[in-house]
This record gives sequence, structure tokens and C-alpha cells, in this order.
Amino acid sequence: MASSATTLLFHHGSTRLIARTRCQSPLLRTCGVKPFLSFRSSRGGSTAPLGLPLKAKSVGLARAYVTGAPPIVGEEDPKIDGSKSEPEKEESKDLIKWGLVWSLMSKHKLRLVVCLLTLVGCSTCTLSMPVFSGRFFEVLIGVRPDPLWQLLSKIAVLYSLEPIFTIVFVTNMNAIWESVMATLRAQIFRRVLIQKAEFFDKYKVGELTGLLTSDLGALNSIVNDNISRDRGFRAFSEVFGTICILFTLSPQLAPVLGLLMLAVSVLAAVYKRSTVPVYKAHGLAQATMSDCVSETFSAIRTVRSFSGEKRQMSLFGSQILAFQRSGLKLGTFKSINESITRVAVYISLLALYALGGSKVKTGELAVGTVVSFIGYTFTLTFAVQGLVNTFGDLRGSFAAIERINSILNAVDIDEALAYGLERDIHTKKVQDENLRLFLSSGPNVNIRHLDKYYMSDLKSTNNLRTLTWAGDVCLDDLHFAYPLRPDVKVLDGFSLTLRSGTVTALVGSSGAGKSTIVQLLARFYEPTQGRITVAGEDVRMFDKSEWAKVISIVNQEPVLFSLSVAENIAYGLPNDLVSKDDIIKAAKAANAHEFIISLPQGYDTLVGERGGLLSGGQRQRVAIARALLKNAPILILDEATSALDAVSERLVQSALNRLMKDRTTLVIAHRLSTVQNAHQIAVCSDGKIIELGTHSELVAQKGSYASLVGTQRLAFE
Ligand SMILES: Nc1ncnc2c1ncn2[C@@H]1O[C@H](COP(=O)(O)OP(=O)(O)OP(=O)(O)O)[C@@H](O)[C@H]1O
Repeated sequence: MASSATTLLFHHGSTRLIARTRCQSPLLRTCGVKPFLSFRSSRGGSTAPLGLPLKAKSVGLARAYVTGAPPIVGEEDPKIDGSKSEPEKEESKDLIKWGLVWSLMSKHKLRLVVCLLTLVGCSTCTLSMPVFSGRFFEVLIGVRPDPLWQLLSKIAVLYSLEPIFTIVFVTNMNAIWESVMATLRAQIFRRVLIQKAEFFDKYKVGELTGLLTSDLGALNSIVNDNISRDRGFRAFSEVFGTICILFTLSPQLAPVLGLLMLAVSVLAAVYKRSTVPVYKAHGLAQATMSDCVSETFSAIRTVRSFSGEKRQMSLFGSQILAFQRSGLKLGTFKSINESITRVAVYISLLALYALGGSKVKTGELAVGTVVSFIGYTFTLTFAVQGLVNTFGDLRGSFAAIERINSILNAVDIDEALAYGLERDIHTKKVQDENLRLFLSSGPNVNIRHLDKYYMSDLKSTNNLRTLTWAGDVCLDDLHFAYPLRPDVKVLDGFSLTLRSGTVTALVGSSGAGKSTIVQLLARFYEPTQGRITVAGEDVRMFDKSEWAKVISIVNQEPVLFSLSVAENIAYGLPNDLVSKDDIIKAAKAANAHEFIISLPQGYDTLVGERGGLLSGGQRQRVAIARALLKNAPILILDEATSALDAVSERLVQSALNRLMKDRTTLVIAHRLSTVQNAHQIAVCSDGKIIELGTHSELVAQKGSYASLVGTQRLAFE
């Protein structure tokens, strides 16, 4: 066989099996050795490898793809089934694992050592202070012969060292953790970005924002809130150290007094911690109030037009009262919280005075030791409270990590997108320093679980642009149901060919599946059956970031980013490839130049959130300029002019005509004027094409299209 990948087609009932052989390495490929043979069903998508195990095959080919090797498959009917080899299926897909956190921390070995040493240093200083206080009193009453100045200079050294150690400890700990958090933040953002489209159907934007704000914030607080004195590691070392010292100072007093102090402090701390939900409820009541305020004032015109003032007042009134109630409750808990620590200290001190005092009286204990015990009472009480809080924070962080992992594991990642991105990041890392963040945990950490078998099927994309400029786009017997509604068949054997360089109009009733076709063409979803090809090649053979470069979509409500007009026009294109002149040329062709130069800062004017500072027609023309500059061979216009008034529509339509020239265009429109000039018109109903032809052919057919034209309404609404 001539090629390294050879396909044998077997027809077996309705299932066509593709048998292929491939070489595992370039060396084997050139020598024509075929190390294994696999059979795959082109329908059901199951894979039955023969010969060598699947894993061995995929690893070799995966490497070939990443290093930009020439096309590695050449089958007539390639089929990606996404089936995974068993070991990869079993591997945990959790994004945040303690192993990852530790590996990120261990990149800062020197800082970790400094942290450890300064932690020991500041804890030693803190724990020594009560001992020196005891000695100080003993010197004062003459029990100790040391000169006072000598003792005072030792205390002064301690007092100086402790803050220095603290500064070094906190600075280094903070630096390590901020670096870990930056990487985790980047990894979560990236993992969300590469999820399949149904992920975004499933979760609300607020939930996803929460992952990066509140949930990650909970993880952040493990260290950031616990590097102060009396929290985290310091609290732990102080509790442990205090108990050891108490036992060393007085083996008679320590068991009773130490344990009593510990018990009282733990109880007080646990009680204080139990009031956290009351604080949270109060915060929630406040957030509800502010939501109501922002909703009322942002929709003030709607409120006015429905005389909704009274309703809004009543709603806000109920929220004020709820906030007041939770405030009162919080006040009670605050007052108890304020005194509970004192109660713990007082009980411990009272017990110390009673027990320690009697022992001093009988001469069993030095007065300095009792003074030291007083110091340790305070140290222990505060350190125990800090430790309980740290455990509470840890619990919150565990819950947050679980939430992040469970959301990000709920839907599979989009592998065809992930691989393209991975490769792009690697090639762009030299130019874009910001992308380093997305690499810093090492590429393998993130792509390890990706399906290498899938990757092995992707083609080299060098020729995708050429293919799409010249070849037809075929939608071949597409069947589809949205993943979140698998029982509702939206497409049911949809077949249509978009001829290269021509315009195809797709019309049909509301809900017929027209926009779904756009979603499949854009590869936001994959068809459940059937395939989309370009020049005969299955589009799944190309990674999605490459595919995105050959397709432009302009829809009814184009979304602009809160950037300048020029940045919006050039969005997605590499900075070094786009000149200001190119942007102006595209804007002129999109009939947008005139309005842009009349804006306060011309092309540098910021367009506001989602382009809100521009009118609908202006947004539309900026989107068309963006598509013109992108110069993609395939163009999709999804109801692009239906929301515009007559003047805007004329301007937009003439811009669109320029944009459509020589491109393979699919137009979804409700207006006859937009549709009738198309090279072919497809009428869609119940997820399939029921009529296909030019305007005059379909009118002559006297079918659905003709009746639409007859009633002057194109859409079957
Ligand atoms: N993300 C989604 N998840 C689940 N179902 C969806 C989703 N998007 C659309 N649908 C459903 O798919 C069907 C086809 O919708 P589609 O948007 O493709 O219709 P359409 O022909 O473009 O309609 P219109 O002309 O009103 O825009 C509808 O029944 C719709 O409810």
C-alpha cells in the first residue's frame, strides 16, 4: 500500500467497517511497515482494534500531530468516535487536586524553606516571651540573681526578632500562595473555556463566575487569612508549643490547668465558629437588597410604564425588614462572641490563680512559673481559636474545591478545541507572556486525560483554508438532539449542499432547526448522526480553533466586547497581522467608517459592555467589518438584518452583499428581499429539507415556499 494509513472498506449489513493500518513512527512510515490493523464502525462509532493495543497506537500518532507532522490519516471516510482507551477513562478528571497544589507550591522550594525557618523563629519568640515575663518578676522580687539589664536586653532581642520573622514569613508565604492561586485561576478559566457547548447550556453565567470568585476565594483564604498570628501554622505551632512548655514548666500543674485551658478555649472557639451562618445570612440579606435596588433602577422605564413603583417599594420594604431582623440576631451573637473569649481566659486564669497560687504558697512552685502560666493562658486561648477558624476555613475550601471539580467534570471537555488551543498556546508562548500562566503547571497536567486516540485522527490543518475556499460544504444526513434534551429530535435526516462561492438561503418555520444548523456548522455541537464535510473531508478531522478561522457568523444581535471599535473589528486576529489601514478598509466596506469617525475618539472609542454604547445597526456593521477583516471562506448570516429599521437595513444589506461576494454563504432570513436573490433556497421543516431550488423554481412548484411568498410572509409564523 502506498500511504502510511490505509483504509479497507468492508460492507457488512448496514454497518461499514473501516480497516486501517498505520505506522507508529515516521521511521516505520517511510519503511512501509504496518504495525497494526484496526476496524472501526463508521456508524456506531465503536472501535475494535485488532493486533496491537489501541493505547500503543495512539501515543505514537499523538506525538506526530503535536509536532506539526504532515497529515496522518487519509481515509476516504474518517470517523471520529471519541471512544477512549480504558486507563484514560478511569483517570480522575478533577482539575484541582492536592497533588497539583503541592506541585505548584514546591516550585518555590527556597521560599518554602525560608517560610519554615521563619515560622520556627517567630513561634519560638512568641513561646519564649511568657518565660521571660516570669523571670522578669523573679528578678524584681529578688528570687533571681541575674542583672535586670541583661534580662531586658534578651527580651528586647525577642521583641525585635519576632516582627522581623513575621514579616519574612508572611511575605514569602503570600508570594507562594499568590503564585499558586494565579495558576489555579488560569487553569479553571481555561477548563471552562474548553467545555463543550452543552456545559454553557447547563450552567448559568453566575455559577461559572462563582467558581472563579467565591469558590476560588475560599481556597485563597486557606493561606491568605491564615498567615496572621494566631491562625494557621502559627496557631498550630503555638498550641503545640504551649502545651509542651506547660508540661516542662510544671508537670504537676500542666495536666489539670493545660487541659482545662485547652477545653475552655476549644468550646469558646467552636461556639464562635457556629455563628458564622448568622453572619452569612446577614450578608445574603444585604445582597438581596442590593439586587432589588439594581434591578429596580436598571429597569426604571419598565417599572414606570407598568406603575410598578408600589410593588417595588413593597418588595424592597420586605427586604429591609428581613435585613433588620438578621441584623438584630447578629447583634445578639456579636455580643456573646465579644465576651466568650474573655470568659475562656477568665475561667483559665481563675483556675490558675487558685491552683498555682496555693502551690506557690506551699513552696512547690516558683512565682515566675505562675507568671509564665498567665502568659500561656492568653497564648493558648487565642491560638486555639485561630486553629478552630483555620479548620473551618479548610472545611470551606474542601467544599469549594469539590464544587469546582464537580462542575468542571459534569460535561466533557471539547477535545477538538482543547488540542488546537494547547498547540496554539505552545507556539504563542514566546510572544505572549500572559499565556505562560496557562502553561505553568506543565502541559501534561492538563491534557493528560484528553483522548489521545481522538487527537491521532486530526489532520494537519495546513490546507484547510484552501479546501474551504474551493470546496462545497455538505451537510450529509444530519440527525441531532440537544444534549440537554436528548429526546427531542431537532434534525432528522437534514441534507444540504452549500456550493462553493454561492449563497444558500435557509427558510422555515420557527423552531424548524435553522439556527441549529448554524450551531452544527460552527461546530458548537456535533451531530448525533451524519456528518458535515468540506471538499469531501469530514470537518471533525480539523481541530476547532482552525475551523473557527474559516467560518464567520454574523447574527441578529452581534456581541461586541468592551474594547475600542478598532479592537472589536480586529478581534481574534493576531495583532502583528492587522494594520490600522486594514481595519479602516474593512470598516469602509462595511459602511461603518462614517459613523466610527464621528464617535468621540474615532476608532479608539470604547463600545461599552456588549457594545451597549452603539446602536443596533452600528453594532451590526462593526460585526460585518470584523467578518470582512477575518476573510473567512464560509459565511453564515443568521437573521442578520431582521432587527433593523429601513435605513440601517439598507446600509447593512449593502455591506453584507460585499461580504458575501465569492464566499460560501448560508443565509437564514425571514425577509423575502434577503432570500430571493440567493443561488438556492432550502425550505426546512421538522428538521429536514422539504423544498430546494431557486426563487423562481420554488414559486413555480407552488409548494410551501410559494405559499409563503403568496402571503408576503416568508417565515411560517
Ligand atoms: N440549546 C438548546 N438546548 C435545547 N434545545 C434547544 C436549544 N436551542 C434550541 N433548542 C430547541 O431546538 C429546536 C430548534 O431550534 P432552532 O433555534 O434551531 O429553530 P429555528 O428554526 O432557528 O427557529 P427561529 O426561526 O424561531 O429562530 C427548538 O425546539 C428549540 O426549542
